[in-house]
Amino acid sequence: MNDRLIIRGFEVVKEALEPAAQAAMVADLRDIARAAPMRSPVTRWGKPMSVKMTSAGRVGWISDRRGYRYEPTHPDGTAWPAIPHSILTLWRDVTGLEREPDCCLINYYGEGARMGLHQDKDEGDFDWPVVSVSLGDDGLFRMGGVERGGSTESLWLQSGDVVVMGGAARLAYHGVDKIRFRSSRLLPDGGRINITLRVVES
Ligand SMILES: O=C(O)CCC(=O)C(=O)O
Ligand SMILES: [Fe+2]
Repeated sequence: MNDRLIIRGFEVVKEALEPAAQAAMVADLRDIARAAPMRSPVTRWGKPMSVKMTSAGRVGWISDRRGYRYEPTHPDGTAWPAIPHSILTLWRDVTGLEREPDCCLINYYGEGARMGLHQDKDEGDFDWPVVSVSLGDDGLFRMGGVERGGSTESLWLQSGDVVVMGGAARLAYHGVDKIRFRSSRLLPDGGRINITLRVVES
């Protein structure tokens, strides 16, 4: 694993995945999206999100008019696919933890998609880190502190980069301002995939 860069408590591992490992992970993610199709969620206020999402694992993250939460099934009623070994191995390599994540949330950013500043706080125990993996196009990742409205710092994440949000950064605000559409050739139709691995229940 490459050196870790620490920015405001966020641990950034540049080029954690080499190109062949990125391609293998994308193939695994395509299998997941076939079994549990990507959807464009709405917020509880009914505003459509610009990313498309699906999940793997024991539970998946859902947003709809009832709010944000984890659910044991896809909105179509089927169980979420298992988290692939390629992804569990990366989790273990990066965190050194025996405990496996319960959820692998998969976000797809097409041209113009973004994700507003938010905290990941729908999980039951914030002692476990969240691990985020970037695949495909570059994404401008914004990192803040635990208070809304504080100062932030941004970094372009590239395909194969991993970010660990643990410790003080576990509840820090973060978001993706924009992507550089077609900056990578990993996905034939362009776009960026981000996966986040979360322990949901302690
Ligand atoms: O796309 C990213 O890099 C971050 C995604 C994220 O923050 C989330 O899914 O909660
Ligand atoms: Fe997040």
